[in-house]
Amino acid sequence: MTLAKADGMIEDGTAVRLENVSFSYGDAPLVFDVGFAASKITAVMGPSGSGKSTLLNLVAGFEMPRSGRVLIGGIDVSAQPPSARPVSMVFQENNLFAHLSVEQNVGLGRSPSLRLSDADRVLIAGAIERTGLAGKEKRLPRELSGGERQRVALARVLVRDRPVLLLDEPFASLGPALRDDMLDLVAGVHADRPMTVLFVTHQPEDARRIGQNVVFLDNGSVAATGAAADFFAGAGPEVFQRYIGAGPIGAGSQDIARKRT
Ligand SMILES: Nc1ncnc2c1ncn2[C@@H]1O[C@H](COP(=O)(O)OP(=O)(O)OP(=O)(O)O)[C@@H](O)[C@H]1O
Repeated sequence: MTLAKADGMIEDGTAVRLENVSFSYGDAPLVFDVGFAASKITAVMGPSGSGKSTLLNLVAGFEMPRSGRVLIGGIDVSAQPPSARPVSMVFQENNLFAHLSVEQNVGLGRSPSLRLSDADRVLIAGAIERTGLAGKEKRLPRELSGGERQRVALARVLVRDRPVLLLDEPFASLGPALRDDMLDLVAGVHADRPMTVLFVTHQPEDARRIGQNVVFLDNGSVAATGAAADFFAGAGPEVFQRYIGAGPIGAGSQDIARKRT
């Protein structure tokens, strides 16, 4: 089922660009100069501490660049607070309010005060059905499985209807079979509504399953970008092959841009 679009919402995905964005928590600076194609799912990969969550937080506005610009759909959002940015984010856990029911948690995507119109309620019911939660509307988060809680977070993304979706290892704590179900749900939702998705994962098979592009980070900057098919066909850069345990490889693909920063 395709959910009805709310008035005034952006129909298509929107490109995301970090233009020479520098950021630092302390000593070591992180510098990102990279684009994410509109309406595609890009897997953001890299070793622990390479800067994946920081990159997403810069796009969401939870962190502010020291220099450089964050552009969404060509518009400089660097000075905008998170609530003003056309972005939704799903974390590994703690996405839900513990004292609110499934339908209320989803409803927050329409109205932070839960003042909901009849049209909102129709959208919320549609999102709950689309994410396989029909019949569980009145449950509290503690009465759901880990996978169901992440489905609620995805349903809220659907009713928020922002063109950019940031997924920070959302299924990392789920078992492999359940993770595959959730990835298929993300892919299905994306087929209905092609948001620009930045998907942080440590799992190569997850990136391969739904990723169209890959952005690979190493040590606080972008080490390589390209089509997922090239990365997983063995044509990815050596640093990526080493990361996924595939060993050294020969000449790289023309389509993969190596960054020297
Ligand atoms: N709040 C913070 N205060 C200080 N340093 C931080 C903070 N958050 C992250 N860092 C540091 O910034 C760097 C990048 O961290 P980040 O969380 O973005 O990496 P990551 O690639 O998402 O790692 P992981 O895969 O382990 O989640 C790391 O060196 C980390 O220790």
